[in-house]
Amino acid sequence: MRILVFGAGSLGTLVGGLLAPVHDVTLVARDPHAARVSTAGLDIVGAESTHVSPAATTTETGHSADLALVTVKSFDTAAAADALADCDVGAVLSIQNGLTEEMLASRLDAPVLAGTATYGARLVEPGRVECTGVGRVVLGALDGGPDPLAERVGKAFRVAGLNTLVAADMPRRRWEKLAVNAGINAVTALSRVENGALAGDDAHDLAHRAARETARVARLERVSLPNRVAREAVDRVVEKTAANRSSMLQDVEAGKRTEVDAINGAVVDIAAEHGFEVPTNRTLAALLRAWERGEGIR
Ligand SMILES: NC(=O)C1=CN([C@@H]2O[C@H](COP(=O)(O)OP(=O)(O)OC[C@H]3O[C@@H](n4cnc5c(N)ncnc54)[C@H](OP(=O)(O)O)[C@@H]3O)[C@@H](O)[C@H]2O)C=CC1
Ligand SMILES: CC(C)(CO)C(=O)C(=O)O
Repeated sequence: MRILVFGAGSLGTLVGGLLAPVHDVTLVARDPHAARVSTAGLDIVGAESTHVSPAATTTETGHSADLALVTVKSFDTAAAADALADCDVGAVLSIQNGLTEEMLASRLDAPVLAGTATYGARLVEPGRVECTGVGRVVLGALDGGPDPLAERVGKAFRVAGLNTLVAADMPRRRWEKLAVNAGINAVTALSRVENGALAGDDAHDLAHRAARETARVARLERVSLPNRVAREAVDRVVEKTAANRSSMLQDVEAGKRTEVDAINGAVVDIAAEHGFEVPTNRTLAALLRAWERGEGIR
């Protein structure tokens, strides 16, 4: 399969690199990373370890591929979609955090698959990515149900050795992940603690409230996600990733823009479309945006 990885930073470089031994992979990345991969190849270190040689470029348009894998941060999704509109791609798959697939689908003619990733990735230096945890890619039809295209992409990922599940219930899975991110990411970023520190703390209750509100909005969107399931998902992730510093906490610590708009902000916006209030998500989003507007982003 010809796979174009659009936005090969940490996650895109890891997943693209793992696909490269079996598929024809091109990383669309920034220099000096793109130049380094083009000339010296890519080292994958950590929980996965190999040296591979995908193509890499900074050119964003004019590509032809069977699949475009979108791995830019959520706030760069519109720009990625505009660039992909000038490519010839058979299908698009996002494995970003936050609700981004709708934007891709509204701007692109190619079919858009929904995805989530729990692999951990960190771009250590140009040409070198660390796999900080072997997770799983879950993908499927954006509106749910069986999907031959998702099956083909899932098979291509599995053939390359990626732990991949093709799921017929992506709407519920996306909203469950959103509930987890709305709770854990925002609360850990604002309180500057690792995920495990939420267990049994008042902040845990705050994370639960954000997740419960998200589940309620999911149900308004006709996605079956009981409050209890969202709460338990938060507890499970807090326990399983206790030592993690959430991606939003890492962004805050690095003085980088966060993905608040596609996470808590998206919950607020979609709730508003239903005339529903989500005070916890609204408060968390307002605090994070205040940080971003103020001294936050360097
Ligand atoms: N890292 C991880 O372990 C995981 C990440 N995710 C999700 O995956 C997504 C990506 O995360 P992550 O990989 O960490 O983020 P990164 O910032 O490391 O990677 C995104 C990359 O895309 C680049 N980029 C943006 N626009 C373009 C463009 N037009 N052309 C070329 N390159 C571009 C960025 O460059 P620049 O910064 O210069 O704009 C950056 O290098 C996020 O939604 C995140 O939440 C999900 C699970 C795990
Ligand atoms: C699951 C979790 C909360 C793990 O840290 C995550 O997705 C993130 O940090 O973005």
